[in-house]
Amino acid sequence: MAKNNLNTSTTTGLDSNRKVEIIGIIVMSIAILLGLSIISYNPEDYQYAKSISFLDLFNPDASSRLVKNWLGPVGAYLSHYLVHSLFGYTSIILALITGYHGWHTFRRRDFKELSWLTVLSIWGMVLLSTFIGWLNTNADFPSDSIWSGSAGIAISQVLQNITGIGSIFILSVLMIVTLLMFVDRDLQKTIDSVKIWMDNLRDKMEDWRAERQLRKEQKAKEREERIAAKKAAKEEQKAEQQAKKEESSSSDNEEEELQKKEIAEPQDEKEPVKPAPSIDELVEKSEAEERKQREKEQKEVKTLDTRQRASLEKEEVVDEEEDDLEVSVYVGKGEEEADEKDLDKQNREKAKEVPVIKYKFPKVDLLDSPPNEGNEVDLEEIKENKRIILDKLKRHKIEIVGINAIVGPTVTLYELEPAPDVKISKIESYSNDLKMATASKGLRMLSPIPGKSAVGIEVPNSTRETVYIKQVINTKKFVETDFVLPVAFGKTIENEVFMIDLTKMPHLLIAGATGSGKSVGINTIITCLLYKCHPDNLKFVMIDPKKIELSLYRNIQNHFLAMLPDADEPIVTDTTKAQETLESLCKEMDDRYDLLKMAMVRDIKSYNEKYATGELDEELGHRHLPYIVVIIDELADLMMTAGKQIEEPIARLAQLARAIGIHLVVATQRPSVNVITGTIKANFPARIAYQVASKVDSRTILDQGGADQLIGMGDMLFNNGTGLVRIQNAFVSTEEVDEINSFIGQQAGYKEPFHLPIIKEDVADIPDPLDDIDEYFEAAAKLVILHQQGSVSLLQRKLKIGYNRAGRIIDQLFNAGIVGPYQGSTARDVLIQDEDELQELLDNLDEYD
Ligand SMILES: Nc1ncnc2c1ncn2[C@@H]1O[C@H](COP(=O)(O)OP(=O)(O)OP(=O)(O)O)[C@@H](O)[C@H]1O
Repeated sequence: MAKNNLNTSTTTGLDSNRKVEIIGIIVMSIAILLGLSIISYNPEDYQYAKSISFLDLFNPDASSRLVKNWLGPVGAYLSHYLVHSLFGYTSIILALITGYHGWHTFRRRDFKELSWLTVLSIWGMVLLSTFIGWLNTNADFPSDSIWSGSAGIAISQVLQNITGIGSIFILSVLMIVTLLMFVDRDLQKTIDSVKIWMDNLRDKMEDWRAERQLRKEQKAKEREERIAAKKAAKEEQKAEQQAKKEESSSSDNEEEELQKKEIAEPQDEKEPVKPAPSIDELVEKSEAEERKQREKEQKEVKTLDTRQRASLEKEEVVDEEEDDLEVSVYVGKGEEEADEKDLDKQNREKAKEVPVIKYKFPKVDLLDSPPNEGNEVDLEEIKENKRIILDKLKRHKIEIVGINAIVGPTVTLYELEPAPDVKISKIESYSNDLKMATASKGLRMLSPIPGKSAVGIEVPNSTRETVYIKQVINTKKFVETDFVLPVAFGKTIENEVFMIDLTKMPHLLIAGATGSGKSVGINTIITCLLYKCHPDNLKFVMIDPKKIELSLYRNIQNHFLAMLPDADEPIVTDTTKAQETLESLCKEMDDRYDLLKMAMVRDIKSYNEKYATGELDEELGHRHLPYIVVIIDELADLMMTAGKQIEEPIARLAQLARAIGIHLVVATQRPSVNVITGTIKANFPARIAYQVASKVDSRTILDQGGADQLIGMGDMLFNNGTGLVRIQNAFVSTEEVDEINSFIGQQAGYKEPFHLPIIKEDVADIPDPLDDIDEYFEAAAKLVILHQQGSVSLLQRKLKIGYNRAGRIIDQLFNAGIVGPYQGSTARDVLIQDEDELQELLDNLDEYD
């Protein structure tokens, strides 16, 4: 068996990719010939071609010489049928579409897109030839029928016989519709694009006009100021001369004081040189940073809370009867939209900065635009809810002195200001009563609203607004962010885009009942990251025991996925493999900490910056470290089958992986204590809850109730220890995810997915050393003997292979006794002196086998 494996390097033959490329070239050649025969069509050629006998082929004076078609008699036949008998010169479309098929085959692209284009092109060809046929028979334009072909004329005549003069109207409409479908394929999109373009133009004009006006005003102001300054200067000159004498005496005193102060101030001490930090120090530091970050965020939340009102547009004060309380209705202004092309442009520049692979970021227009009609504020509904709430409370003798309504995409928040003597907890005890009275699915109480002496009641809107992913991605906030791993979940009740940096969380725990919107939420997270991160900087590990949710991402395996080298599937679906993958991630984490320690830096960002400047030696194993986001969709399935073996690596990663760029996103539909254990919970400060079945479930995930009152379909609560935020999750459809994946997947990408390290506990666990041996094994052995150096980077450079594969080969060389054991930052010893000794060793191994 070992022999077989060793011999694989010598086997030759075309691999399937080459075959596909050859087929592509052949199809493109056929298309070119077809095109040439159509372009050089000559009506007389067919007669000459028909009269050619077999012997004429050998006769230099035969009539075949009279054929003018560039492809000779074959071209004459082809072009006669295509141009004369079928669709005239429009048949050139056939050649073009054949050529495009060839190009697609050659580039190994997905054919799904093409089938639509093919049908549309053939339809366009028939339509165009019919249209020309109509013009030819009715207006003698063009004068020659070969522009439409006999088929085009025949179809146009049939149409005329049926619909008379209406036929030209029908043909014209069909032509316009087909053309629009060609250009955009979506009429609404075309109209929207034109509208956006017009709006932009108008905005720009207005900006320009306003700027010009401003400049004019500024100039006038400056002129006035200059005149005033001149006058003032003259007066000052006079005053100065008088004041000079007094100033000189007082300035002497000041100087003396200053000198005294300088003497009293301590001198700066020189900073001592710091030693290299240990792993514990690194972890401690990153935890301290995390604490600081959280405190900062806490402060931000408070300031945000005081700012909220200012950013809300006052919609209307609802008129009431005289003795009744007025309700002020507020609607958030919404986030400032970015220009459609801003993100694409920014991404094009970003892609150019990473020349390792040619990569195009997904374009914004792959995402669906929201329908034009905005969410109308239903004042009647607000008035009715206000009446019910106030009536109910009045009956329980609770006096309210002020009420505001803030209308969000899913719910409206009623802020109630109770009279000074009313206990807030008293209002909370009537929440069930209010829920029944308003007949709402879920009613959430905030008592009090954080930072305010008011009680909040969130009542679901009778018509909710879907927040489309484009509405969060195509905003200035998202486009201009400098977050490393930005995730814009959706919109808050104030209509603001809620965005976090995953590196700061640093992990996410998600729970929600089935159908509450978790999968859409996970797709939102991945989509945001795909729109902002280059595949060189980000890899996903996807663990999906349910087997369907993440399967769409298979397409982007050579760009964005990380997996075990021996895994059959890029998406992990099996519990044993999931466990191995998590352990391998722990090893990657340890390796990364070693690299950080060697490089004397504190985190992955500084490490990659140092690596980019060339300060870190690849010989010592240094490499660019991409961020790794581990997605686990359904933790319950894993915990039920593997329990502790899954919990331990998750907890270890969650505790330590922050500084080295590994972040976990773990979701479950069963937020029970045996799935979300104390250990897991303690290490996931950032948590998301979608709708759950009970208050107990809500407490398990959020440490408080509230998630049981959510209303599903992406209605969620976010908590990272700074208080709850209610968000309407942005909706990304499966079709959008599919399109983004196909867009990325059809690009060439890397040769293989990013490989995670193989875990080997000790040598005794290692299977047969020559089992599943790498095809470069022998070449690698010769290289290390020649250089007398067992280093991974040597193999990487000389064999042009990735880090993980080179590491695997070095392990195999160790197992075969060719190189010595791992020695940290120095290369392994080589135990074989020359090639003869190597050959002997390999022969022995074969015999042993
Ligand atoms: N943000 C959203 N906006 C609008 N509708 C949504 C949103 N999220 C989810 N939905 C709707 O809810 C349905 C269920 O969502 P999803 O599949 O994400 O639920 P889930 O929690 O993952 O369920 P399961 O655990 O059974 O897979 C979706 O098909 C969609 O129609």
